[in-house]
Amino acid sequence: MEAAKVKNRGIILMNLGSPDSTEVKDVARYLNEFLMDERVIDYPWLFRKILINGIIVPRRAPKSAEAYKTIWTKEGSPLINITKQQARLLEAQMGEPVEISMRYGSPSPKEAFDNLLKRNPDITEVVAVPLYPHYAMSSYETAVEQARLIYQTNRYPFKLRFVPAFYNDEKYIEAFCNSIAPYLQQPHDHILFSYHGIPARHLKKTDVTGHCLAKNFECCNQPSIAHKTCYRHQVFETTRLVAERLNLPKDKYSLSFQSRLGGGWLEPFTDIRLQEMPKEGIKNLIIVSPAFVSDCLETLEELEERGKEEFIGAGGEKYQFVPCMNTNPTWIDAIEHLVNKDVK
Ligand SMILES: C=CC1=C(C)c2cc3[nH]c(cc4nc(cc5[nH]c(cc1n2)c(C)c5CCC(=O)O)C(CCC(=O)O)=C4C)c(C)c3C=C
Ligand SMILES: [Fe+2]
Ligand SMILES: [Fe+2]
Repeated sequence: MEAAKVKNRGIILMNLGSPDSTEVKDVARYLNEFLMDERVIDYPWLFRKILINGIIVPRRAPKSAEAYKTIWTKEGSPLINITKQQARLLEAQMGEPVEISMRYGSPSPKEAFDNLLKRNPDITEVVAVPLYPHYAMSSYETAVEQARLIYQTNRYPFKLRFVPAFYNDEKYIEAFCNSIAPYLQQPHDHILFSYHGIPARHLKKTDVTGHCLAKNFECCNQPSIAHKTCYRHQVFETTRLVAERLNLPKDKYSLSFQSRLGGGWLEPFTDIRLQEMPKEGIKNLIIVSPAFVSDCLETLEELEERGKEEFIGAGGEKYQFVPCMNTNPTWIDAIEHLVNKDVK
């Protein structure tokens, strides 16, 4: 049954953001804003500034710009355009105003709040949906804290509510399973669930029990209040729920972490596993990425393009990349469900 339209409510779809263009200067500005975020690179400010401005950005910006060129469309960044399309579809479906905001670059949360107010000056509640299924301080937390600060500083006249990380939500799992199921009809040896990596020490920082790393990740597999903010537990849980729903045999799938930047990140690493798998007899691989709900640089360039080269280069024969849920109708239904969840 469709939920009734809520009067005077606005919705914001929040995502990470992309550079304004693929020019090195725009990519450098974006990387600078991104990596100077203390929830992303969590070193003391001065050390971070020297490292980011002096070493990482000058070296990375030209390479990143080349990578962005391979995925850029005439409308610009795939991540931003897909988020816009999701917003349009959700708005048409729910009959409530939907805006988008990005953590880095534009549009900012302030632009999204202002646009909602312009469209309806009587707005009383805004529901913000961080489009991250899993809680990490470098994704969900930084997006929410930035938007909350902007909301408080500007004293907006409406209530603001954030949708929690939805890694185990039944509609998200259903939508994700629907999006990958057709690909699983093809013959395959194995399915790799590739999640964006994070530094392991970030788990410690978001762990309310203080036990996570000290006990060798024990909390991830045992009932714990730490799960609410434990990225590692949450990605295991998404994988388990998807495998259960699709009846995947235990030896037919595994999990890995991609996009590492520096040492001490969660393992196993996707790029290393892609090179090892053919030697273990896995020649025909399907790769899925449940941490991303919209295709972006990390899926289109890193998994679809580079991942294929790594796997085939190491002796693999067939590599099937599965696109993100993007504008799939069951995913739009799932966003509607997340917005209305817990609304009495
Ligand atoms: C899925 C959630 C994400 C987490 C967690 C995350 C952590 C994280 N990322 C970096 C560094 C980079 N990430 C980059 C791109 C990027 N990251 C995410 C999502 C998460 N990141 C997305 C959706 C994207 C794609 C953006 C796009 O425009 O398409 C980049 C930029 C590109 C590059 O140079 O590789 C960097 C840098 C760190 C350091 C980190 C955790 C500490
Ligand atoms: Fe990232
Ligand atoms: Fe954990």
